Amino acid sequence: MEEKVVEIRGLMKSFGDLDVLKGVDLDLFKGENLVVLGKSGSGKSVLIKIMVGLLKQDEGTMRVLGKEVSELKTKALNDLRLKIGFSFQNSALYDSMTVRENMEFPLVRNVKNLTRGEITKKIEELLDSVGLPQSINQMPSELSGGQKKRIGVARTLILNPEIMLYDEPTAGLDPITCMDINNLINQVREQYNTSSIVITHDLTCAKVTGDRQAVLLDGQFKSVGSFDEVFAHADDRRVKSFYDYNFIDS
Ligand SMILES: Nc1ncnc2c1ncn2[C@@H]1O[C@H](COP(=O)(O)OP(=O)(O)OP(=O)(O)O)[C@@H](O)[C@H]1O
Repeated sequence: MEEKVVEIRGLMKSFGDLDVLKGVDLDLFKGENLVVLGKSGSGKSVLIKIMVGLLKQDEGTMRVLGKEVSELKTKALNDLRLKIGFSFQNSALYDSMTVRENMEFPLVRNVKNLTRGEITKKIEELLDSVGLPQSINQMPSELSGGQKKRIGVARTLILNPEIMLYDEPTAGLDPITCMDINNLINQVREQYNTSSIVITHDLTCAKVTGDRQAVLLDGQFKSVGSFDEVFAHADDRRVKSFYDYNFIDS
């Protein structure tokens, strides 16, 4: 049987009267890219926050790399978080630091006993693999949006995460740069053997990167499968509207 790196069962989360997650079931298999789609406010971020222990579910289970997240104590939770690479929407580089310093930051903070030479080698390797070896001494302000995203991904990879979370990786980029980032997401999986969740509103990104698509509707994943399974024969009007109207539906 395929190994599951994330196993979510019957997950529920409400804020006061607002029921956001109403019995979520979802698996992330080792080595797969799973795309999560859902309109604004559907609960995608809440789900990710429960996955990394920033929020606790009301009911149900969230097992990540074999551990129930809500039961982990601080040290175990920190260890788990180091295995999850989070690539933020706005790439989250520190503007006052060079690319090298930005990349060193997570390493110096989390991995002791590395020599300067080892740190430099690792940074160079990763910049090479995201296609930006020449940018090591540049400031973020000198980089394009697409380049910043690439550096953000490289920085996330520096701690060898087992799971990558991409939050709207192509938001705000032109179509060609979007394709570049989509290809990078696929390349990262091949090269670093990661399992990934890609949260996106961009259906091209969903199609190109996703082995499976999962659509969050009314607090549950009602539609999970390949792109064609989910969209070509979508019976649910709301799933179909994602495709037809690019999410402009209420
Ligand atoms: N800490 C909180 N307290 C109260 N309500 C919250 C909290 N966190 C999220 N919510 C609510 O839960 C709902 C889901 O929010 P969430 O951020 O998960 O949406 P999303 O699907 O990620 O949206 P987007 O695509 O816009 O990022 C929203 O109605 C939001 O207001």
